[in-house]
Amino acid sequence: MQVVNVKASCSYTRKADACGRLGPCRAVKSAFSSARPRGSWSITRAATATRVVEAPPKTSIPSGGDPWEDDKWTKYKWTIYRGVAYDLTPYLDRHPGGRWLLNLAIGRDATALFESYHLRPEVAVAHLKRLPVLEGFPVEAVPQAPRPNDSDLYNAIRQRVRKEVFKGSEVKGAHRSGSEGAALAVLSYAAAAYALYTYDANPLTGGLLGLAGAWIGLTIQHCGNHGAMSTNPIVNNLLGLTNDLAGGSSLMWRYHHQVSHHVHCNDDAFDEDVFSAFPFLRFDDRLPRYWYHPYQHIYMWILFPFLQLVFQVGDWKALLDNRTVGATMYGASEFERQTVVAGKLAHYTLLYGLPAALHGPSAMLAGAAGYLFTQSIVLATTFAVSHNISETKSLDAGPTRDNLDQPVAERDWGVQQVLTSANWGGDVGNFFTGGLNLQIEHHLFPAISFLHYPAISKIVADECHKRGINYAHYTTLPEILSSFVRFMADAGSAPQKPVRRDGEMVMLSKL
Ligand code: HEM
Repeated sequence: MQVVNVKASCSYTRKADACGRLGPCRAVKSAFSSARPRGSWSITRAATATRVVEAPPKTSIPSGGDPWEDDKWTKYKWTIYRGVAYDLTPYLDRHPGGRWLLNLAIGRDATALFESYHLRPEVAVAHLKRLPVLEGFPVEAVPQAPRPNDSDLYNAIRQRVRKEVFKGSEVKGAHRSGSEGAALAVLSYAAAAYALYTYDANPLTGGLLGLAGAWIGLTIQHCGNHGAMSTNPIVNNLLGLTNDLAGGSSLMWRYHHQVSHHVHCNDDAFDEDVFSAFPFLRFDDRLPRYWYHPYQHIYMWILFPFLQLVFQVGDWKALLDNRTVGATMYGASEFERQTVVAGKLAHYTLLYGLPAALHGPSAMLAGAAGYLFTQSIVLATTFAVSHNISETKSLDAGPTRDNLDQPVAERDWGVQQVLTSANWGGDVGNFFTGGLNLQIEHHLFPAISFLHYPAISKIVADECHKRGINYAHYTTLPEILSSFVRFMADAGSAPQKPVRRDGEMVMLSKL
């Protein structure tokens, strides 16, 4: 293994994007060709000496022009599927999954989104092939997304899911049906908790409302924004917008969660869940280690209750920058951007304004604190356990590390989703977490209603078993929680490891 010495430029990282722009800054460019998200750290190849790279060996603007800057291309709503650029303009208002989901494909290689969202890919491909192809488009300037349909594992699982679980009824949208009752339960509980909160704002009623906020976050907004809660895209969109009422932003969430996290699960360069908490928390031993990280498994419990407040800052910043930490929002419409502002105002009015007017500022603050802390801690822990245990982010050499060490375009995407996710519990956990306890199935089929995950999990486990692929399943939440705490302790203490980029081993370093 050769270790070489490079210090990359921050100008490059300012424009790079998960599955989007390659960041072809004309002044100074990086020496590695994988796109990197904007973050607070840069790449330093583990070095005996360090040098600044000024030559742009692999990222120069191709002769076809700059797809994100040149009028020739920006006049189109372009996307790339398997090396071919298409103009989505004529399809925007005709997409059966809704325009708001199709927007995610604009300005990037959308192959992974496309192949992981359509249970009948042959139908979606037939529609795609009827769209205008952009001849002469500089496809090589756009980072290649993973290609789920190249995964033997994924194809085998999907085929069996269609045959054994849906038995052809996916034609009628059966895969997006079934969770209406769960949506009603969540909304009813949220309405009752809010009535109680406005009647008497205190830490207890705030905490009960916080549970509603977390349940919305895990279930109806999550599945709605994935297009999985209903056969009607408008219903999905509306359920997705409950994210805004609960204190998040459905628009930011779609880019952060769907474009960055889902497509690139646990990739240190593209999955913003890996690095967005850095330097406070070190979720990966490929990030630099600071003196306080060995204690992170203790102090993280003091940080987690503030997660919701961190969302507030992040959402406003993303709106101003037109990008989340890991993904640029090339396709976000003006209307979608306006819903962010409207949603924030509605949330602030409901959580702070109305109770302050009814009961005074002190009661409001006590109640709101109960809400924020409860919602944050439930969300932080349920999210974190799914991808941060030794099986899903191994600190030592092994299949997970081998998979992630491969270039994005060459990785087996199906295997990556299985190896980097972990399950816990059964049907009860499934109901209360909107299927997020069956994280492996959720990552393989984000657009399938979560009530089908228990049936799908049997097929996934079987196919993994046949191929000798590890399928991580914990019986209970406390079990996976303690594994998560152990992982955080280990990741906080582990020496920094280099990552592989273009065949070379490189170290990430703070700017
Ligand atoms: C890029 C071009 C795209 C085309 C041509 C396209 C086409 C289609 C078609 C034909 C369907 C109906 C499928 C069926 O009846 O089986 C559909 C459904 C759907 N699409 Fe797309 N789609 C595109 C991109 C996307 C993207 C980027 C997403 C998500 C981020 C997405 C999410 C969905 C969802 C959730 C459904 C409903 C689920 C389903 O029917 O399987 N689509 N799309």
